[in-house]
Amino acid sequence: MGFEYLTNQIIVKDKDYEMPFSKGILARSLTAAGLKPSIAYSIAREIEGMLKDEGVKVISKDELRRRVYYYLIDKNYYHIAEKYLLWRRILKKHPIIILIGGASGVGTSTIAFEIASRLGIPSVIGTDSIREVMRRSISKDLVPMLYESSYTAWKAIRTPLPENCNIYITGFERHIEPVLIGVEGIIDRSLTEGLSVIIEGTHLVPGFISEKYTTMPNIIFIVLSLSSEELHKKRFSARARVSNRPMERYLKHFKIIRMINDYIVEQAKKNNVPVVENVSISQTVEKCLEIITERFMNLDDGNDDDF
Ligand SMILES: Nc1ncnc2c1ncn2[C@@H]1O[C@H](COP(=O)(O)OP(=O)(O)OP(=O)(O)O)[C@@H](O)[C@H]1O
Ligand SMILES: O=C(O)[C@@H](CO)OP(=O)(O)O
Repeated sequence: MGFEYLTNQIIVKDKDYEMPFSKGILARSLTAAGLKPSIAYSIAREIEGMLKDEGVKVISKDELRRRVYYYLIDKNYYHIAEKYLLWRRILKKHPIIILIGGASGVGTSTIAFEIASRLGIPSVIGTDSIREVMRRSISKDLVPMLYESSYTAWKAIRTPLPENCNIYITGFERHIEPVLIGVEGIIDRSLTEGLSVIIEGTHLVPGFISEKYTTMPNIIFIVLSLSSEELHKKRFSARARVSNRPMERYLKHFKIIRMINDYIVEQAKKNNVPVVENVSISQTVEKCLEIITERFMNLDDGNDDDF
């Protein structure tokens, strides 16, 4: 006995599962195609109403996609309709791995979760968590920088450095290297399982991740940055209100965090990684989705004629 006997909601059937029609899920795939959330939700509501008026009880996922596509065409959302289909085709065929780098407090985790929600990517992994795992497998004597934060790693350097090198950035580089071994392990696992994932955090620095990954068409790297020091400081106080990450610690090391921000941006430019200024969450997410869609347009062979 299917769901339809348990609920008066429309049932959406796929090959190996069925679920009640959700306006939220449909709205999310419409926002991934570039619609504003409010418009996406009202279209999802209209489509649900249309299906109910027709007395539809059960609809296949492919038929629903087809209906949504032609609804968008009827409303002259031609570009959105094409992007809507593009995402359906791509997400069905390729694991998408999105790397979101940026200095501490710039907003990588906030933006990563927003993008994951828009694209329906189930997994977001922070490099801070990967760092914790690496700390369990690499001793403090071996890599003392790993047991520091990105902005205090310089304190653990024990060897003399060349005259002109920046000790803060050298400490940061030595801090991220062991974490990136864990990051590459997560990427390999996601590729093997064929599962999309977003990895975010300050340890993702362009030029430090093996080319084997950064040249893969379904792996995309974006760096977030924040030019305004005032705004950056405010991010730490905003976060301190909802988490137990004390803002004092970040403000105390703020100059080094800013140096790291500038260094990551510089590395991004050297390695042709797009840099997105993260001032407004919605604009940042739109910009990131644009970059990601643009990139995956090339991935789409387009000859998949089913919906
Ligand atoms: N565009 C934005 N506008 C306003 N607030 C933002 C924006 N992006 C992030 N924030 C807020 O700034 C604070 C820091 O963001 P977040 O925790 O995502 O930073 P982060 O880069 O992941 O930092 P860390 O690497 O230290 O974990 C959070 O309170 C978040 O809600
Ligand atoms: O090391 C860092 O820059 C931050 C964010 O990754 O982590 P924490 O401040 O918690 O050590």
